[in-house]
Amino acid sequence: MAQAMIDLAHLAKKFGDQTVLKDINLTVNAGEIVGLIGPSGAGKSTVIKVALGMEVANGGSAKVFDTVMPDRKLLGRMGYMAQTDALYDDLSGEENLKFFGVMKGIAKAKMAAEIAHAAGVVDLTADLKKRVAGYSGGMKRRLSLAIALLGNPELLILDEPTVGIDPALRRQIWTELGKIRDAGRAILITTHVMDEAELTDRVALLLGGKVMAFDKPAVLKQQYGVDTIEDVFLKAEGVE
Ligand SMILES: Nc1ncnc2c1ncn2[C@@H]1O[C@H](COP(=O)(O)OP(=O)(O)OP(=O)(O)O)[C@@H](O)[C@H]1O
Repeated sequence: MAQAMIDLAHLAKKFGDQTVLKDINLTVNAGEIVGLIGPSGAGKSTVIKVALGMEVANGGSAKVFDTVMPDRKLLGRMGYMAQTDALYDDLSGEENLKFFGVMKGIAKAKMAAEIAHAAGVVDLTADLKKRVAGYSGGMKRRLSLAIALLGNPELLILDEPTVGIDPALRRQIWTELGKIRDAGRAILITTHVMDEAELTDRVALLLGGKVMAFDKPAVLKQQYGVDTIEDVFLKAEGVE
């Protein structure tokens, strides 16, 4: 049996009167990339925040590494990239990486190599000495992703990591995500880019507070009788 890094069962979440998640069942196993797609406002970020223990569920259970969340001790084993960048504008890119590297407990002797690798993946090596205040939106996304990659976490949770990133670099990032998967680590990723959903091992379609469909992209396309994940999405939404 594959080892479940994330196991969400019958998860429910309300904000006031608004029920955002009704019954979410989702697993992410070691050695796989799981994509989470759904219309804007469907609750993708909420699923992630409940999994991380940043929001408390109203029902069901969220386990990460077989442990009920929230559990702060586990955070060091995960790399999280939020939808909004949480960076220190007055520091340089390198100083931000160093700060978060120390927070993650990366040993001093390994720090420079870790920073160099993460910066290389997101093509920020030449800009590391610049203050983040002068970064473009895409550069900030790239720096946030580099921070999530620091320390080779067993589990990466990435909320729209490639927004504002151009196609060549996006491809480079996906190559790196593939390597991480092949090394037996796990990735949960949300995206609006349907081409990216095609690159995942399994894709979950979030609609009406539930996971409407969850399978390999090829299987979903066959089930819905369409050629692309975009068409699966449109058909499930009832647009077609
Ligand atoms: N802290 C909060 N308080 C109140 N409502 C919230 C809160 N967080 C999210 N919501 C609401 O929950 C719903 C789902 O939001 P969420 O950000 O999870 O959606 P999403 O699928 O990630 O959207 P997008 O693709 O646009 O990022 C939205 O209607 C949003 O307004």
